[in-house]
Amino acid sequence: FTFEVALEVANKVGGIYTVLRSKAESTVEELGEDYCMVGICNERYVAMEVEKMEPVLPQMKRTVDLMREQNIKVVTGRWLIEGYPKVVLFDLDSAWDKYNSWSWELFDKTGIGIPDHDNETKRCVLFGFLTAWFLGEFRAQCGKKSVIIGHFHEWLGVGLLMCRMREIDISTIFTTHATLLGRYLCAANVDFYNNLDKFKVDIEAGNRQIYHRYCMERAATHSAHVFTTVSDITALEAQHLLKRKPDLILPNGLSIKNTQCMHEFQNLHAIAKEKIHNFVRGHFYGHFDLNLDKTLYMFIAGRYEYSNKGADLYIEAMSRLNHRLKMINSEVTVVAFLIFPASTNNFNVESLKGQAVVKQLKETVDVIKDDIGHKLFDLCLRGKLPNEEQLLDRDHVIKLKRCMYANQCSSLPPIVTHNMTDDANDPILKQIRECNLFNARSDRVKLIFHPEFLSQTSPLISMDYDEFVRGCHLGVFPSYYEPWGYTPAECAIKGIPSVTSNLSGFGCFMQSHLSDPEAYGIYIIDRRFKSIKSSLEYIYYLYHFCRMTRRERIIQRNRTERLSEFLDWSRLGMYYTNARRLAIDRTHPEFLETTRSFSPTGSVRLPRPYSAPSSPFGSRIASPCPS
Ligand SMILES: O=c1ccn([C@@H]2O[C@H](COP(=O)(O)OP(=O)(O)O[C@H]3O[C@H](CO)[C@@H](O)[C@H](O)[C@H]3O)[C@@H](O)[C@H]2O)c(=O)[nH]1
Repeated sequence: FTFEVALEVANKVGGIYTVLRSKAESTVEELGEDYCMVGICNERYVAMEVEKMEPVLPQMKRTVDLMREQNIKVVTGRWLIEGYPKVVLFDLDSAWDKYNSWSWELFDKTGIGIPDHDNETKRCVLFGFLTAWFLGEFRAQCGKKSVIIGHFHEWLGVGLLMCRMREIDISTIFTTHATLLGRYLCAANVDFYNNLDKFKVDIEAGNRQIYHRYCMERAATHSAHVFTTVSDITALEAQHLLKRKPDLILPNGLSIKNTQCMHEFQNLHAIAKEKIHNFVRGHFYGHFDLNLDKTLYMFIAGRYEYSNKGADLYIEAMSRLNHRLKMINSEVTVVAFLIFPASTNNFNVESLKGQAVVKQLKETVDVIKDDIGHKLFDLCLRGKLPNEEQLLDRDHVIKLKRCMYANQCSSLPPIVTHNMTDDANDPILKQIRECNLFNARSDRVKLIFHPEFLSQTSPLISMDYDEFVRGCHLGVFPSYYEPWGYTPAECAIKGIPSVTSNLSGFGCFMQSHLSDPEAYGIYIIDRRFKSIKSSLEYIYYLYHFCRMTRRERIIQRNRTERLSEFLDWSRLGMYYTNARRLAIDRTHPEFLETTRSFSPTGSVRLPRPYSAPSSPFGSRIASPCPS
């Protein structure tokens, strides 16, 4: 039996939710009814995403009943996603009365005390003890014959720790998706990668008042039979900060089946791009001098971690790109989006007004167009060829003028679409001011900061994130701290090229698996061994991208989309299979006797695509002087 344990089962918090959700189908295909996910009961999602039903397996039924007898609310059923996996979800609120004895047991067995003010960690303790209780009981119900695997994803791994402290016969795997201390240190702008081996971890954790959390994470790391993480770069970090080298790397995949549209993706790009055009027409009202046929959409998106996600490098590069495009009098306009949820007080009036004014103009033109069509038909029917006045009468002209006057705007098009709570101190807005990028007519790069995740119901960009990505030309993610980074991967499976960095797990993965990532539309910035100034050389790639013809971009998209299968769980799921096999190998070697020789997943390397130009495009852009 395999139990995958995480707070994000049927509970959307962040990236781990995407991992579990997209992986479910391939895992169920492999493990069938022996696979079950364990999480917490968040009513908001459970009501929509979980079909409640009683367990069929007698051991499971007895286990759940025993917990319910002790007043623990346990929801069992199936998660309504591809694969339809079994889930067991605990309501943490029903376990608070046991908190004191559990936190005492934790302290007694591990020496880790939980401060009273840290409610988040207290909830993790509850979840960990409920999981250990559940797995212990299930083990007892199963008898000696079965092998049980507990695969724990992050949040401090209390469940795993308690399974080991109570000596429950479970083969344990711990997967960390980032280290706690790593996130804290990077957010504090320290020179992280150059000092990885020098940090005094206990002191650093203590200074940040997360010592107890750090101890729990480190204890779980060392207690696990198999310790894994999502990328090489996080493996290195874990080795230094958690003091254990991961046994295996489990890269994150995506479910391609739902997103892949075979030859349709080029058409879908055109349809989604038209929707972005509509937004842009409204946003630049009164200043609409862009040639939409020569407009490129670039974007950066993610949780709002200004320097970790590389927003600083993105804005600086856009400012330099603007300068270069102006120098050559380029006809290309780049609209560069920044999508980071920040604290706001709703949409700003100018942005809403722009959309409304353009909508009004469009409706007026549509009415006049119909009117003219009727007149034209009528006159031609009578054998007369109409002149201009007969078609466009005074009434039409007045209506059009009224709309056009409303379309005037003296201020420059807004940079930010919402009213920011702290406009003056927002790091993105501060840097945009410093770079003097104000969406002036002469600017060839226009910036739009959308401080909220995209949603189909928004009055501004009425698209969900997936559709928006499809409509863009290039994703730019120059991250500094990124254990994996789903955003460039999500671009790739839609055929959208992207920029990533060698400090992101995805970037490193691509570097080691593709002979020529650029040919596949993955540009990897060196942020690890180069200074910021040198890293900014990726501006040459952006510049080159702006000079590509439409045909070249279409060919590029075809090549990028070929990476889809490479990122699918049907391929990457084998890394998880290997982790399970290694866990069994270490705890119940007799169980795997037929396949004793455990071999880690062999590395596959994709050659250059045949359609890639023979003169290496990478060497051109990497060199500042044309050779
Ligand atoms: O408008 C938007 C913009 C983004 N997204 C999503 O936001 C997610 C952001 O992904 P990522 O940057 O990978 O997520 P994090 O929350 O930072 O997740 C952590 O965990 C992930 C899973 O291991 C790793 O990929 C990350 O590097 C790590 O920081 C993506 O899936 C996007 O689809 C939206 O849903 N709506």
